[in-house]
Amino acid sequence: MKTTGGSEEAKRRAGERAAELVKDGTVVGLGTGSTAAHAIRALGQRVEAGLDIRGVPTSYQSADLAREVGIPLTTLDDALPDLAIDGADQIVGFDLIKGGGAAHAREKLVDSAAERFVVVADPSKEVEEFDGPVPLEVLPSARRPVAEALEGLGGTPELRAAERKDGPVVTDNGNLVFDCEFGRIAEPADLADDLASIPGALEHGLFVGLADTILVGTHDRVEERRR
Ligand SMILES: O=C(CO)[C@H](O)[C@H](O)COP(=O)(O)O
Repeated sequence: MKTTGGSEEAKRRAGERAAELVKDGTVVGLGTGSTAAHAIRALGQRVEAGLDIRGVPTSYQSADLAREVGIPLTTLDDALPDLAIDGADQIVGFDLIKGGGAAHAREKLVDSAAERFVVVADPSKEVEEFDGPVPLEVLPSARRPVAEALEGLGGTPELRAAERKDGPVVTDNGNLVFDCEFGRIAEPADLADDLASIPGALEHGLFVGLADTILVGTHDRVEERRR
């Protein structure tokens, strides 16, 4: 499984704490990445012990893991999540950059549809100001105009290359991914609006105003912030 660094122990603590928040008879958004995977495994153990939930996966990764640990799956067509649990690449306050696993389009759909969105992370994800690249899922035929639009916004887009395949990453939805450097992002909400208006850029990885709770695992505890 791809991991974006940080302490695995801290991620496990955060994931397990998030799994404790899930109530019987509810629908849970299942995020993507190594930290969300800890939550999914912990939920699997609770299901084995009798917890009745259904999961809405955000990727092949989370769907496969949920099946493996015995969590019944559903879709947004059938039910909206009571709670979604997902990781992040950078966190500023309650805003996030996501998409390190190229799953941010479905993650944003599921996380924003949830009644409550809980972010799980290790301390390396918390930063003063966003300075990481912003991932964008892009229609394959829109690669050039989207790159030009991103440059027009002052960004430096780079097509994400696949690690174990020649050529670019292709998302679960059959699209491409740009990672776009903007340097320090002082006004994420303004940039999010600009990115959302680019034709052919299907979804960007800035999650502004969506998270309700941030759980940051450390070496010996979990720090919780609620909005
Ligand atoms: O946004 C994501 C996938 O698209 C992940 O949630 C994000 O990359 C964090 O991953 P990890 O928990 O492995 O550090």
